[in-house]
Amino acid sequence: MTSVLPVVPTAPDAETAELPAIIGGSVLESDEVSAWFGSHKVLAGISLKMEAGQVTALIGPSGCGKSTFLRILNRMHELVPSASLAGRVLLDDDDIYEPVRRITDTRKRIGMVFQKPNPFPAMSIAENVTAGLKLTGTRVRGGERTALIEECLTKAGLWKEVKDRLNSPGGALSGGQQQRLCIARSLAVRPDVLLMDEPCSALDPTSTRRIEETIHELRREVTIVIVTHNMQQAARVSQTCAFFLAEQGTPGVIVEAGETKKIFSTPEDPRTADYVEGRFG
Ligand SMILES: Nc1ncnc2c1ncn2[C@@H]1O[C@H](COP(=O)(O)OP(=O)(O)OP(=O)(O)O)[C@@H](O)[C@H]1O
Repeated sequence: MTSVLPVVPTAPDAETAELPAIIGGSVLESDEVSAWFGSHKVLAGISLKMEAGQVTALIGPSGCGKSTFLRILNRMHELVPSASLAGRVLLDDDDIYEPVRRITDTRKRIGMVFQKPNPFPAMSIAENVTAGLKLTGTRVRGGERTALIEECLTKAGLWKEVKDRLNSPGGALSGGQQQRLCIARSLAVRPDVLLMDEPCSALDPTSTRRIEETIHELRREVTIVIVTHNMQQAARVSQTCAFFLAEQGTPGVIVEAGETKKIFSTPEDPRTADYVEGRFG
């Protein structure tokens, strides 16, 4: 197969742009993960290694279980009363589902950014950044708090736009700015992994481009896993890509995972080629 998806270059090239040499983040690995809602099995045997210093994109048609998988990765799946799962999720080799692990510790280490920006609208921009710290019981005061707010807003690519109005409500920002504020809020607890569930689907192209740049800048310090329906976005921002598929009422599986360049140029499975070339889904 020798198909090449036309890629519109907006974010810097994921492979070649200059990045800091030090790699942070953690390795996140799912081992034979299956998931159910009641008796409905929606994922079967998902094994995937999400490397530190990389962006891993989860792609696939609607309903194949990408969001469910993402929610399993930070223990949000178990919040649904009918939900159950099997398998292991390892964060730097420790199973986040072991009974001794506290859910708040997992959430602190594995942050999530959602499809729709969800800042606290009445809270100030500054308060939004530090809002997650309360949940994790972390205290920062005075100069340390000020420095943290600037650091996280800078990393999220929002500092310059909001530095003169940190006390304005978060709800007064544009959609794209709100999403970057949510990224800053996630970064404030210093996560090892950031999960992003279609973070640009509610945004215009300019805001999308800005978020993609932010993802690119963050990937050396936090492991990023992103669900996207946008093939060009997956090709632009990720180094690894996993193609999920649920065929004819069967649970979602990973058809193929590997280097993004290969998935988009010479995939092993014809179903992957059909999907990345837009022939279905
Ligand atoms: N809370 C829930 N209760 C019952 N079934 C659910 C629930 N959430 C998802 N499902 C089912 O699980 C399957 C996988 O859904 P999921 O949202 O993970 O897929 P997806 O690939 O992320 O889809 P999309 O791309 O449309 O967001 C679907 O059959 C869906 O109907």
